[in-house]
Amino acid sequence: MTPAARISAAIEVLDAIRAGVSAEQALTNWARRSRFAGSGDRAALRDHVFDVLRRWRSCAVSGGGETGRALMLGALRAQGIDPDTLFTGTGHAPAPLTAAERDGGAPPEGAAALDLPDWLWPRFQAALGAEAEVAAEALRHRAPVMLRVNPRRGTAADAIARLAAEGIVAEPCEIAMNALQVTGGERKIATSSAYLEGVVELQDGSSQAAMERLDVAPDARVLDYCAGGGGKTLALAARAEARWVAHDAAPERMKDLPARAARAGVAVRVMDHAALHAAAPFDLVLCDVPCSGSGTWRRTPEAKWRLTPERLRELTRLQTQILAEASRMVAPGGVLAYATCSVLNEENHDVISYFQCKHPEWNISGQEHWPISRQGDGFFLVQLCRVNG
Ligand SMILES: C[S@@+](CC[C@H](N)C(=O)[O-])C[C@H]1O[C@@H](n2cnc3c(N)ncnc32)[C@H](O)[C@@H]1O
Repeated sequence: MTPAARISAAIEVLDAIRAGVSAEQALTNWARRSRFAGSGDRAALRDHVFDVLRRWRSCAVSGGGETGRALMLGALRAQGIDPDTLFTGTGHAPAPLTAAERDGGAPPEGAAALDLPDWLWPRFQAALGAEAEVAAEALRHRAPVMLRVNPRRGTAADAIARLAAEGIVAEPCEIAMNALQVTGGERKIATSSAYLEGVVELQDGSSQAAMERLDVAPDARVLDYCAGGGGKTLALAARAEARWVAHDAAPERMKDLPARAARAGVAVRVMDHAALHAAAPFDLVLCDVPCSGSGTWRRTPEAKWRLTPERLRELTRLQTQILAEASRMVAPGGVLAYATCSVLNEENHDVISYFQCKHPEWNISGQEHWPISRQGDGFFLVQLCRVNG
């Protein structure tokens, strides 16, 4: 496909997204009816679509509208590309610009230029102060591809060499002990032997760093209460010997965990609610709670535009409830860890303050947040201990 034909395809997919189809589904639908497209075309299309999703608002202002066509016009203008060079109408290129399109559009300002909904910008400022603009800007760009080396399967040097042999370029990063940043061959990771044999896992740098902060004593009983796919359990289990238990209110989310754990060389027991209560208490209970994901929106940009104040309130209610439930399963002298991949106070400090207000027997023993950076997403971690054990 020519560069212009890829722009036509992006316009089609963006129109489907506007009509309510999810980005992943819209891309899959397009690929099914476009068998002529090669993997390079599909990758380029995906990049166009996700670049616009991250910058939807500013693209709409620059492009003069919210149709797929206007959004792509805006995206090209933002990159300093003259749309007339691609909107030629020849072959599979988009139709030439109308006079109105050529004269339309304006430079985005304020929250539009930062690609945040108006209601969220003050919340970013409240949470991040002088760093708010940097964070919003970071969310307008692609996320780094980060790997975690599994020390049970080899050293970082081994992993880098194995990845290189399969055309994947990776280098160590200071954000976490076992973190690698991939700078080439990203699309080969999922089929590489290093990944399939558990030498590396895909995991953001900040999540890795946060898991390094949690002390796990030998033979400790550790519960990952919101385990999902089990990424956090596996990160902890890679560096410590303990008794690992994973739970999630949606057990289907953990369906790949036994296979992933086996691949990583660790044993994790998956438990439902009844089994958990019988097995409690635990020395460490981690609550990696459901959240807005505001620290990760460069990976999931649709979520940035979907979040509403009502949904944020629902999430904070759920976070508060999970923290209270989980606290009842912590052994005397144990640690309750609360984590989100959000940068918003409402989901971080406010949830902890409310919890402490209702449960004054819990003290903060450690607290850290990671900004949205070149090596990691926004992440927040608090550790709580009971007063007097
Ligand atoms: C942020 S995700 C967890 C991601 C996971 N820890 C990882 O590293 O891949 C939050 C998880 O919390 C689960 N969840 C939601 N409500 C819950 C509840 N009341 N109790 C336990 N888990 C819950 C969701 O199903 C979801 O899988």
